[in-house]
Amino acid sequence: MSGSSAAGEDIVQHLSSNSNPSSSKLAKLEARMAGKAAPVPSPPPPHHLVVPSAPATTFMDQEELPESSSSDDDNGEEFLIQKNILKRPRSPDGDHGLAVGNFEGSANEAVKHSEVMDTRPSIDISNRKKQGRGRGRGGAGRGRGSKTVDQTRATSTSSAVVANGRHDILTNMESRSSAVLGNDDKAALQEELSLLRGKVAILEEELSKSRQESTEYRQLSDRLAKELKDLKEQDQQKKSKQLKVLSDLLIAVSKAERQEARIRIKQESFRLGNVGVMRAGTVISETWEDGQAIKDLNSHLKSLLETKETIERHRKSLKKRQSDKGDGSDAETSMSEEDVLLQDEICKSRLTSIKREEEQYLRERDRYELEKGRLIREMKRLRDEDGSRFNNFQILHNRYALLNLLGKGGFSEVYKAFDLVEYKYVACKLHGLNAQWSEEKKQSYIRHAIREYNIHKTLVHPNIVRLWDIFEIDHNTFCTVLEYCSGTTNLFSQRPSKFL
Ligand SMILES: Nc1ncnc2c1ncn2[C@@H]1O[C@H](COP(=O)(O)OP(=O)(O)OP(=O)(O)O)[C@@H](O)[C@H]1O
Repeated sequence: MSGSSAAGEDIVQHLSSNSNPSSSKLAKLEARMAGKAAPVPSPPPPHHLVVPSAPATTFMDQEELPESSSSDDDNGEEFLIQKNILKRPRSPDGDHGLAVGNFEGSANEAVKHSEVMDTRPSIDISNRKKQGRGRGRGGAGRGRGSKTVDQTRATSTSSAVVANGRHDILTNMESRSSAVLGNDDKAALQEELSLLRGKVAILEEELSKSRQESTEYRQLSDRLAKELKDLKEQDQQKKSKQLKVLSDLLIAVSKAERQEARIRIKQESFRLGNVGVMRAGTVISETWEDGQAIKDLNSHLKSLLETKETIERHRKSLKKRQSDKGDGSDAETSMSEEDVLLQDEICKSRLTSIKREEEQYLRERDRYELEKGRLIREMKRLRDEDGSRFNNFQILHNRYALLNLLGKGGFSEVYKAFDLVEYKYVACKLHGLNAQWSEEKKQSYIRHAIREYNIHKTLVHPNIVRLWDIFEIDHNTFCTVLEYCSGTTNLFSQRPSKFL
């Protein structure tokens, strides 16, 4: 306590000795406050009058008093009460209260707590003014944020007063004394302060709203992210389901096609012919046996040929009879010339019709031969398909669903396939290297295939199949993916195949 009162005296001395313009005002105000304490309107004694009962309180109020005290002399007390009422609603700040409380305790124990609270704006203002002076005019040209920061700084300055003791208090008081400004400035600052408080309250409200909104948005975004993830998973599941359904369908269709192809082969074999096994001693060989339709056709042709020969023979005999009649050797049995001519005409016309019929049969036989050739190729295809290691509807490269065999080349098998990414039919050419080949031969084959691939992929022409892709299947097999040419699998398709 003694330390605190000493501090109060120091403050007073300091204020008394302060030579800046505000100190004269301060003295004036002190005088006025002294008058308030003792209603006798005698001029207040200079320095020592500050010492009595409530100098600190007076001093605190002095800061908040209007600068032109001469006009307020009459109602100074009323003004002070008003000030207290105005400032009381402010929310108490522990740091401020503590800082000022220490000071006031040292100056006057009788100062009430409410008055201590009243002093806070003064500290705020003095700090603000001090800071304002340091950087130019306080609120002018600075944003809300900086004002709020100013307030914070003021608070921290007050805290520093407590922390650093007497010297800090003096410094603070010094700054406050130098911060005594005119009425207008003070009123403006008050106004600004209340404005800022209002703004701070609004900002705090907005901030809490924003925080709440941000929490809501974060929750919403989390929920949306989860929903998105679920949707993606669902989408993925749906896609894999779709692919499964699609490949199942494709497989079912391919199986049906395979079955249909075999049934048709049987029917056509009966009509056009089949491969039979011939055994000659120990040697077993395959021979072609014509089908019923070709057999019938051949027998028709044979009978036509026989008929033709008969007619030809008859014509010859007619001509012979005619020549015999001219010799007179067999006059009674000989036919009249007219009859011979008539018979010859009949033979000629029959021969012409037989020739026409024969030509028709021959054309039909050519057609049968063509069908027979296709049948033989289809039979070979089915046999190759049955013997292929890729005939079990594999999915290559996670993309190409192998279906039915289209054909077999020198070193390759070509499968019809469905591209599960591009959703289109393609032809997968599976190049198989002979396992018996030397490594050198294999490398040579691969080199040639890659060269072919590099040339082929650059070719774009309506009459050239496009080459889409190439990938390795295993050490001895790789695949090139080609544009699919339809019509190659349908054995009896009306459309001519470019491969036939
Ligand atoms: N793009 C395609 N679309 C439909 N079918 C095809 C396609 N490519 C090939 N084929 C079928 O595969 C069969 C064999 O193919 P290709 O003629 O290319 O083999 P190759 O050239 O003899 O083989 P290799 O290159 O191994 O010597 C053809 O006869 C044809 O039926």
